[in-house]
Parts: sequence; C-alpha cells; structure tokens
Amino acid sequence: MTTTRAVLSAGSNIGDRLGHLNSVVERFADDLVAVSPVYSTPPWGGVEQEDFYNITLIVEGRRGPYEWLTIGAELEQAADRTREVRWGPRTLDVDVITVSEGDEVVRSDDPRLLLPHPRAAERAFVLIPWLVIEPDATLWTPDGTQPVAALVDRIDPSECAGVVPVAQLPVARRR
Ligand SMILES: Nc1ncnc2c1ncn2[C@@H]1O[C@H](COP(=O)(O)OP(=O)(O)OP(=O)(O)O)[C@@H](O)[C@H]1O
Ligand SMILES: Nc1nc2c(c(=O)[nH]1)N=C(CO)CN2
Repeated sequence: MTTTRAVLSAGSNIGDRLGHLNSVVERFADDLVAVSPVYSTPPWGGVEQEDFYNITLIVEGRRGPYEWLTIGAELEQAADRTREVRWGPRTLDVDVITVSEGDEVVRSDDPRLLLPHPRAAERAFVLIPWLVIEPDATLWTPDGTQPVAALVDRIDPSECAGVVPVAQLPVARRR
C-alpha cells in the first residue's frame, strides 16, 4: 500500500460539537501531521442554521484516498449523522479536501470521491484553518494550482471575518 497525505475538513453544528471533532482527532491520532485550532464558522451554503465548529487536519499514512473517505464516513455514522437537507445541520461531516502521493496530487472524478474537493476553494471554513497549519499550502483547481492564501483573499471578507478560533483540541499525537 502506498503512503498518501490527505487534508481533511471536519465540521459539526449539532450537539457536542467539540466532542464530535475530538472523535476525528482521536481516530487519526497515529496519522496526524497537524491539526488546526477549532474555529467557529458561519454556515456556508445558504441554509439558515447554527454556526459550525470546524477543524482542518493533515494526515499521512499507508492508506489509499478511499480509505480516508471511509474512515470519515465511519466517524459520521458513529456521531449518528442524519442527512435531511443538503448543506444543512449535521452532528459531524468529514470531507476529504485533497490527497497527494509524494509530489503527485490525486485527481478523481468519481462521484463517491471527487478530488480535490470541488467546493474547497471557496470555503473559508476549510482554507483559513488549513493556512494556520500549512501557510504555504497550495490547492489544485480547474484554473490551475493556487496558493491557499490567494484563494482566501478571493473570499468575501465578511465570510472570513466570521471564522474565529475558539479552542484547541488536546492532541494525543503518537507519531
Ligand atoms: N472529497 C469528498 N469528501 C467527502 N465526501 C465526498 C467527496 N467527494 C464526494 N463525496 C461524496 O459526497 C457524498 C455526500 O456527502 P455529504 O452529503 O456530506 O455532502 P456535504 O459534505 O454535505 O456537501 P459538500 O460535498 O458540498 O461538502 C458522500 O457520500 C461522499 O461519497
Ligand atoms: N461553516 C460551515 N458550513 C458548512 C459546512 C461546514 O463544515 N462548516 N459543511 C457543509 C457541508 O459540507 C456546508 N456548510
């Protein structure tokens, strides 16, 4: 099995938000390269709902791209995630933002796992926490590979202003 590095985004706006995000950090403890602080973030996508708590994390391990997705789905199920409204409230959502194998960025058009995540480039709740843990991060987009910092600069400043650090999860990093 090859080693891949993945950037994941986890969000929660129902129930014990910190607890749900902590379950993600704990599950990936052996693979953790970095985890952002927890940010309070305004809901993206136009559905009226509570603010989210979000983290972005970088993980690395002998896992293929689909394994990162599968573990994320297991964590969502463990958090009793239900899916009523698209982009609506959820106990836990784990998105795979980008996966790389060495210097190669994995591209996938499989609807089960679109890579890089097609909406990551316009989401302050993904990009701002990501920048904190990887200031030089770049993201492949259909318009070319962009510095994440430049993508943040293109997002509505009022959306960015709502992305506020609120906590730091205890990291039992075992690497
Ligand atoms: N990069 C990806 N990360 C996570 N899920 C993905 C990805 N690409 C495709 N999917 C698929 O999307 C399906 C629906 O995901 P979900 O309903 O959580 O969408 P969402 O997270 O609410 O919205 P968005 O996709 O805009 O973040 C999942 O079952 C998964 O198979
Ligand atoms: N702030 C914020 N907004 C969202 C989020 C999220 O994690 N945080 N997840 C969504 C579906 O992936 C849609 N909207």
